[in-house]
Amino acid sequence: MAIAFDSFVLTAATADLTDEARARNHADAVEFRMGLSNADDALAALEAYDGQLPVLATNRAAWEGGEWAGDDAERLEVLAEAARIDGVEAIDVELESLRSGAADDVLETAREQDVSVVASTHDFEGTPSEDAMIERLAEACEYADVGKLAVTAHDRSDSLAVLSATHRLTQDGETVATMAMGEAGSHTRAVAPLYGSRIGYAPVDPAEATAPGQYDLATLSRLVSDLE
Ligand SMILES: O=C1C[C@@](O)(C(=O)O)C[C@@H](O)[C@@H]1O
Repeated sequence: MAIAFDSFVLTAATADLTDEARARNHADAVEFRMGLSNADDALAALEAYDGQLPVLATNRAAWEGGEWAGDDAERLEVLAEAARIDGVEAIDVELESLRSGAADDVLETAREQDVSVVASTHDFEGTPSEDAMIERLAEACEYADVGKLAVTAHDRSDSLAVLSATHRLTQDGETVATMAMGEAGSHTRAVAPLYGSRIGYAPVDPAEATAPGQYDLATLSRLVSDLE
């Protein structure tokens, strides 16, 4: 089964799948950050998973701000293994890995297993121009079911540019997920769904945030439903 992403998917981001029980009431899916444990433990946790929420598996490379500092081919093989496990209904693949062809096998496995693919890209320094963001997201959408971009906002104009890029792509019929990291961008996490963003990430426990500026799950759930 694949997560459809045809409407907003509130995703509890965690390195511990047992969080699902606490996330269930608020979230639509769980993002399992595999790289936070070792690969064998992460795959074993997925095999043992018997929660209700579908899993989006992410094995983020260190070069994209993640935890996996080892061999990149191995990282993608582990992700392909994850895509074969029941309960995993989406995987996150870095746009750079899709671009270079390194993720071709993972992509093929995802298609065979009917698992959705989120092509993701981050900017940990700042917010590119609106046109540059649109270009990057449109490229991500060519490879995957969802094109995702997380940038770093330093001020309100950055946040506005992210929302505008989201709106324009959504109007064009693309499926995107966007958010601005950092304090100046926090509100985009609540507002971006109104402009078409299909994924929001939040930790169950505020102390376990997977990115700067995230709201905790209960808060984001409340904000999104109050605004819709
Ligand atoms: O790529 C993303 C987006 C994110 O960085 C965020 O800003 O919410 C959180 C990560 O867990 C996820 O993999």
